[in-house]
Amino acid sequence: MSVTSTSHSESLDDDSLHDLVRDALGKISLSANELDAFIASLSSRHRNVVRVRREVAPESLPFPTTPVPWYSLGYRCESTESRPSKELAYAAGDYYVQDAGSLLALAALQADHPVALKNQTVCDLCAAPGGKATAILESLESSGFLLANEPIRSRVPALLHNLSRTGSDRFAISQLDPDDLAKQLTGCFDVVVVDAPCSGQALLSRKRQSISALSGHQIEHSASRQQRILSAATRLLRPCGKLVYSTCTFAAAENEAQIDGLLGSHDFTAESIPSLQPYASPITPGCYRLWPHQHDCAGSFAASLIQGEASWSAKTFRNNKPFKTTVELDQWFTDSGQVHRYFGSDSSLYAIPIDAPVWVERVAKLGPEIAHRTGKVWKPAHAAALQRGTLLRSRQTLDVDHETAAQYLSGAPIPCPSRGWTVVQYHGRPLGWVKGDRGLGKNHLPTASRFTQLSPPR
Ligand SMILES: C[S@@+](CC[C@H](N)C(=O)[O-])C[C@H]1O[C@@H](n2cnc3c(N)ncnc32)[C@H](O)[C@@H]1O
Repeated sequence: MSVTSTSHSESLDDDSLHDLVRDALGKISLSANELDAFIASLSSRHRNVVRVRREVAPESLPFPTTPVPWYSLGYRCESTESRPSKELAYAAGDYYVQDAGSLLALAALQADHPVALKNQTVCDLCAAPGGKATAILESLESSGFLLANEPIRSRVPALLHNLSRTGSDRFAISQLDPDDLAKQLTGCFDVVVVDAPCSGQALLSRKRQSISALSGHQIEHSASRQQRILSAATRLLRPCGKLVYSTCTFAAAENEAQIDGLLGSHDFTAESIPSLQPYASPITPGCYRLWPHQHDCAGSFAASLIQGEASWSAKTFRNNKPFKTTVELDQWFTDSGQVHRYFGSDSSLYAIPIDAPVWVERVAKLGPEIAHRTGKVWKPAHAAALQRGTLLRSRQTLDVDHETAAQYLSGAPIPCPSRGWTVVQYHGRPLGWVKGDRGLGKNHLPTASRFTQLSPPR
């Protein structure tokens, strides 16, 4: 078997590949048979997995599934023919499609547990495109707050899009280097998640990574970046707070060695998670691994650490001067006063709950968009239509059937009896805005949110 680079046409013979993989794994040693199975699995694809919202019953999914053993909100499509991202249920936000491996970090965070993140202030330090952050937001429900940080600017739009799809308003996005963020918000978080940039060896199976992911140089480069990010993460955490670290790579230097480093240099204890014992790392207690040849996923690593008494004092902040907006929100929403704080730019207005942490406006670049300006005219934002379970209520809603929902999601106008801005809903799930006039609703769905080839109803 040979693994071929996606960027060059380089390929390795079996012996060289075995040596490369053995070196990449470092302290993790696999038997000869297991190494063969592992290498073979690096070029196989795995079945799609969906992570459902807590209120969505798996029986209601439009394709047959089986539960993912390590995360109670994860379901694997039984058939490789299922196309979960072509379903109306997906467009309506019932689930998120991700690799089963990425659910390991969420399991370490216990984000599927109804109260694990209640009232918690969480920082997702490496957040784009939002696979973990969306799960965290759904888990916070109507309490707590998420700061999703992503320093690479080009990756932020996808993060905002995905966070908005949750319908939550309990988040903000910062775009800072972790060290700068730690200087500004020392000791402010109950939970910090570091889903670190890594050599990405698990992505080989999805052809999103080249064989250079296994090289010593790439592993060393990633490991030293991870160390810097983790050092910032420890300073963001309050005393007794929780740090969850994860990667999608197999190299021990990027995984267990990072945890050993933290345990050796800081007052941390590795959390033993009973439900994850079947996936325990063979070399470091409190660390967990999924393997592509054993667990029908691309593979991943996760660990959860609890901080002892920190040696720094948490930053304190004065209340902000309230940001006054001149946008007339009352024309679209029944509530727009008292319960929100606003921030934004010339062309976007963001609204967060009034009880959000006082520091949000100091670091936030983006958040739950409530209105945006095109030319001289302010319009209600698509993200505001998607809110659910928040205190924002649109003045008008229109319930539609499957056929009209599909027509709307394709970007076409739909029949609309009311005049003006109206939120289109399918079985209570918001899809976006139309502007009604003389019986027809002009479609205001952003191009990025359109679905042109949805599966027919079953
Ligand atoms: C593995 S991905 C995160 C995936 C994300 N947590 C999710 O679940 O969808 C790592 C992210 O870290 C970002 N990143 C790169 N360098 C970074 C740094 N120095 N500090 C923090 N994040 C960084 C990358 O741009 C990338 O979006």
